[in-house]
Amino acid sequence: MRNPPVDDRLEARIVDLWVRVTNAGGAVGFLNPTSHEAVAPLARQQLSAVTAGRDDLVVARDGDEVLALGFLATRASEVSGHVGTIQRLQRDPQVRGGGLGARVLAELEQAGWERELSRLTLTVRAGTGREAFYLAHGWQLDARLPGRLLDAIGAEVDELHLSKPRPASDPRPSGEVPRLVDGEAPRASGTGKTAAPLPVRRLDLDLPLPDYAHPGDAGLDLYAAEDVRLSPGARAVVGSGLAVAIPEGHVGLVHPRSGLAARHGVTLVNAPGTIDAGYRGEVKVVLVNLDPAEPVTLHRGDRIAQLVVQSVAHVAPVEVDELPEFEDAHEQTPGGARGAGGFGSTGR
Ligand SMILES: O=c1ccn([C@H]2C[C@H](O)[C@@H](COP(=O)(O)OP(=O)(O)OP(=O)(O)O)O2)c(=O)[nH]1
Repeated sequence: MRNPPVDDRLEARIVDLWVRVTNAGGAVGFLNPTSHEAVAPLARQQLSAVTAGRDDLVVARDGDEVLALGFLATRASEVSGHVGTIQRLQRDPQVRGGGLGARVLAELEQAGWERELSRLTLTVRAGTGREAFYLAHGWQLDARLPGRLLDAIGAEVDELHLSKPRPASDPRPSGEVPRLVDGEAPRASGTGKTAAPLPVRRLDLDLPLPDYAHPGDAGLDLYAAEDVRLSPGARAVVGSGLAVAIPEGHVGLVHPRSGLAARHGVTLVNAPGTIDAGYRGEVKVVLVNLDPAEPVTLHRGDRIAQLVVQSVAHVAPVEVDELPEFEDAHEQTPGGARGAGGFGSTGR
């Protein structure tokens, strides 16, 4: 979520993550080992710039806990005000995979483009391999400054400077339906391949655009636009904060997330929900808690379902007296055609 209200609780969670990331070997401004006392003043300073509206903060949370975060710092300068700097991008060392860091980065970039910045920069400590992550997300290496930083044992290490220019087809200012630049094919982020455009309106500008968590994933993650508490057996219709225009000849299918199902017994009443090509209202997710004993609380910004877009065949029903025989193209069906057999006719 972008720029959540800053209070003592959030600050404490942020400092806590920052200390854990540093002490696990992360390079986010402090030497390993560090302490809450060392990190807290800098965290407070960065958060006050967010509260003042000068900088942006993006956090990924699980309930109250902060799992990943990053800042976008801006400058009030006539000559360098067009450049923003991404700082302190960090992810809980215990949370592997899931593309959390990539999502926080994408949201920070989006914040920069919405501020009409024309270039974003960041620095990384050489030797950590972190630059590979940014290069894979469209950043370029501008410079390597020798000996600018100290590592955990006090030895000088190089500092790498990376930047990303504002893309020609970046997200439009808030509220506008994205329009494709002529001749340019959109890319599904993370896949590196061109993908069919899916026009999306964010009805809730604090929620990220839906994205694939990994290259090759079938479903775009959908986020909850509101908090919801589900008692055992209870259901709720939860907004996703999105409206989409599914291309003609296709359908959007809202599928459950297996993680929520396995961990909490939360699935969809109508799995998969059908989003028709002509539907322009908010995509809603009909959640149900199938756990017999435990209630579950989901928060705004949590991923609650996934949208799979598939092509559909449209057929013209033609009334007949007799249905034609099934013709097995391969003539290999053991036991003949199915006929009227169903509902377990082949055994258990
Ligand atoms: O999980 C879902 C299912 C549906 N819809 C929206 C999109 C869909 O195009 C519309 C209608 O859904 P569906 O055809 O499944 O509902 P219905 O009960 O047949 O309602 P209607 O009479 O409006 O078609 O509601 C959702 O947002 N989420």
